[in-house]
Amino acid sequence: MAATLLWPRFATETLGLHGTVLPSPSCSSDWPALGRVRPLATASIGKRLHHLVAAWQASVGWGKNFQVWLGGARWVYIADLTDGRYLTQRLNPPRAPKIMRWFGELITPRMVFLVGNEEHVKVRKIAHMALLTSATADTVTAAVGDLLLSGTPGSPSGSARSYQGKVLDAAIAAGDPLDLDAWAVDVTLGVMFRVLFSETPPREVVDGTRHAMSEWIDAMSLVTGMPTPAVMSFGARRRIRAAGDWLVDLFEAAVGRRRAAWANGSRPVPPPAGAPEPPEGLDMLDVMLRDRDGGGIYAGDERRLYADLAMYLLGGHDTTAHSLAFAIHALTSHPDVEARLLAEADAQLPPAPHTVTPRDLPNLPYLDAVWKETMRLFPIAALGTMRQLTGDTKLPSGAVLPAGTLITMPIITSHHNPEVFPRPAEFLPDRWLPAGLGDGSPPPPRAAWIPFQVGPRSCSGQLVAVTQFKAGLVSLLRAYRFKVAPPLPGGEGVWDASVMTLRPVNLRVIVQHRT
Ligand code: HEM
Repeated sequence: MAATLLWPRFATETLGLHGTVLPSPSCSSDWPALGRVRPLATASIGKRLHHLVAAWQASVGWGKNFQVWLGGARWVYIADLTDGRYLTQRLNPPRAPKIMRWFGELITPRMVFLVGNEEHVKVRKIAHMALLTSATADTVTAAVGDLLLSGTPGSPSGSARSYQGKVLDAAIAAGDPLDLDAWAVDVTLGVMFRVLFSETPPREVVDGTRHAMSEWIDAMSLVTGMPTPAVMSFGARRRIRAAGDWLVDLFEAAVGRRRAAWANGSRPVPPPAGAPEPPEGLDMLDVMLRDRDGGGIYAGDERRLYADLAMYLLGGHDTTAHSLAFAIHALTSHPDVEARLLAEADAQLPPAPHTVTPRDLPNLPYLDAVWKETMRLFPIAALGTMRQLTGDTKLPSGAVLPAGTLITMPIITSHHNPEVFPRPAEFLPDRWLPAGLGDGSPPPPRAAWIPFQVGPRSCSGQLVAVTQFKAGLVSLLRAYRFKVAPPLPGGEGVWDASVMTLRPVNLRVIVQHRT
């Protein structure tokens, strides 16, 4: 133990305490655990951890697993795709409880992200009834149409302008720069309220939710942004708890409205849990309450239900918002790509304004290439999540890792591997077309594109995310032109990462009507 804490490399390499020795990124100090403190602290404070991990990867070789010593623990970064698949799909170790436990601070640790595999399967099955059906995709595209197109001249729904639409209209009328990412977050929160609760939230509810969510993310970043589990300050903990209480009140009120709607017949009561046919068209509240009323996993544990609702709301809104903002940013400097997207949309879709439907999407292959390239270049969950081995493990590559080893499978190092994706720093949607980049190279292997990770703990919201992104991007581009405005003083660049998500910062755009 003392050897591990004081000189972990000695403990691993000489005493052989930690299984196979993997290459370590170069380090200026003989005491690797200490030698990494400065670059890590700098990267964490500057929210550039993803860059540091990518630099480590480049120094040991792309596609090679490596290890880093931090705070007396060995962190293993898995870049070998076969090892990664084995770990995520077959072994499926749970998320590292100490590192990820800050998720549980919001409402309760008994939540989808943190529970063991047996419970996890049950929770996920319930959620997928609301997230993975064709009715869900319809809900998402209808919500996108309502939020972005309603109230515009010729709009198909003809209903009132959403407040997200009004914010956009006001920025256009005044010629003021719009904080694109913040606005996109409001849009995706609107979509997620429809997916989870079938409700359109008033502005103050979206503002409050956004605030509660960012309190949570920011406070988590303070600790898990550092790669060692540090101590969360009392103040940070209090802020998270207050945010959790706010969300619990919000969810309680939604449950009350749902029960009233069932009672007065304005919304059909879902068939009881265990009905032979899996129900279609139920939202998240329906499926969770149905499980609880049927004595399932949520029975008698209100906070667990609320914690999972918070997880879906968190996972479902800022991720997709950032991907939309990154895509629009990339298109502003790639007018050829934008023109091709618009030409495809005009050829395949009814004239704008048109509410995109899930049936439209397979006819838009170039949009699909833009989606894949955006997610490749800007992998929103850049570092993935941390897992911890529960037993001694032999990987397909032959490395043996003992129980307790912390594992990360960084998405960014797979997506930026120049041996798999030539010119990795460039935004090149064409690489995903059958002819690849046109230089005779085939399109990249799908196995290297892992924005949602794979396996039983991969992202539950993939259908919601891709539908939201595609419907949102094509609707926005057909209606508006975007031009990047100068950043506010002191802000530069568009890459930044809180611990969980890569996001564009200080991205301000001037928006104009396209026609
Ligand atoms: C561009 C959008 C998104 C990206 C890049 C993304 C990425 C990810 C990644 C990498 C994971 C972790 C997988 C792992 O630990 O191996 C994850 C988990 C998760 N995501 Fe997403 N996500 C996105 C959108 C969404 C949406 C729209 C929802 C909800 C509707 C969602 C809900 C979740 C949930 C609940 C989990 C935990 C899954 C589990 O433990 O079973 N995500 N996501």
